[in-house]
Amino acid sequence: MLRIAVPNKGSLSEGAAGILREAGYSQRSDSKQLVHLDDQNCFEFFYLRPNDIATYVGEGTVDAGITGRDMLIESGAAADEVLGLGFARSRFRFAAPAGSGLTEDQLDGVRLATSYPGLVEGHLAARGIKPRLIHLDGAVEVAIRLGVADVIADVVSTGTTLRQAGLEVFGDPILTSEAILIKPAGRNVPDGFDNLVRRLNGVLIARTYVMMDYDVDQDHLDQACELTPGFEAPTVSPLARQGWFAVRAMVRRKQAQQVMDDLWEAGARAILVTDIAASRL
Ligand SMILES: Nc1ncnc2c1ncn2[C@@H]1O[C@H](COP(=O)(O)OP(=O)(O)OP(=O)(O)O)[C@@H](O)[C@H]1O
Ligand SMILES: O=P(O)(O)OC[C@H]1O[C@H](OP(=O)(O)OP(=O)(O)O)[C@H](O)[C@@H]1O
Ligand SMILES: [Mg+2]
Repeated sequence: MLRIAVPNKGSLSEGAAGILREAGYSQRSDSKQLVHLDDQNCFEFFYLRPNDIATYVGEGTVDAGITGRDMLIESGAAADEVLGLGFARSRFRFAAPAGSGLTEDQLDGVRLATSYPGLVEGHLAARGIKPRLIHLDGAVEVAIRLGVADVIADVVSTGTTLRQAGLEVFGDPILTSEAILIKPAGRNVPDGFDNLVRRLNGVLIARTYVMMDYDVDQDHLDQACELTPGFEAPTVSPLARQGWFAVRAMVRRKQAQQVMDDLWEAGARAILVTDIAASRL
């Protein structure tokens, strides 16, 4: 039985349950449920507070967990990142009132509010800077207006919250974060773990790529194949019509429309795109 920690609320929870479901694991049906047994896969899922997940994994009381990269670093837990999962993407950034003109090296002794004091302290200490950290649980953007801090360091996704608070980022991003799969550091992985990683990778591939099929004649085959190299190489099969070929390759979903335009220009026809439901590469 593999024990997996899953965030029970916040930005990570829906994405985590979604990717696990897509990977073929059953998930809880009620958001109050704290444990769910998937007896078909022999997996036990524990729905824990996002902030606590790295601690449980670091202690080895669960075999793996889903958390944010920023949260793992903040926790200081003895857990390793195994795989980026591509959701809950954010940047961790400094911000101050718009037009402040502040730079990172002016933060010595400055009142800095954040929910991630360990992450900020570590980042600035490496540069010999020591701010006066104010640890808040959330809604950090309002701390400056309420007079408890001069600058903040917080999670930024669309930037809407910052803008609405009249704040502006400054300095380079401290960290680029996303949901990640973690495991206890320095331990042999238990049976079934590699399969979990393969399944999750399969979902990520299916989300990132589409399958592209088209027909092309001999004269334009090489040029078309260059546009769709696939992973190893495209599959090229002869058509019943002399001198024509059917080509099949995986293409990045985001680039599919551009590749279709380029293929058309290169003489390909009957260009079709289909979703990949699941994969093992
Ligand atoms: N608005 C957002 N967009 C994308 N990712 C986010 C956003 N807010 C937080 N995250 C990321 O989600 C992860 C979990 O953060 P957290 O649990 O604080 O989520 P939350 O939605 O802020 O929850 P809470 O409602 O408890 O504050 C972190 O890795 C963080 O970087
Ligand atoms: O750049 P944006 O798209 O506006 O998103 C970023 C905001 O989202 C999160 O806040 P959340 O709603 O979780 O509230 P919190 O501050 O209480 O955690 C995060 O802490 C930022 O405040
Ligand atoms: Mg939050």
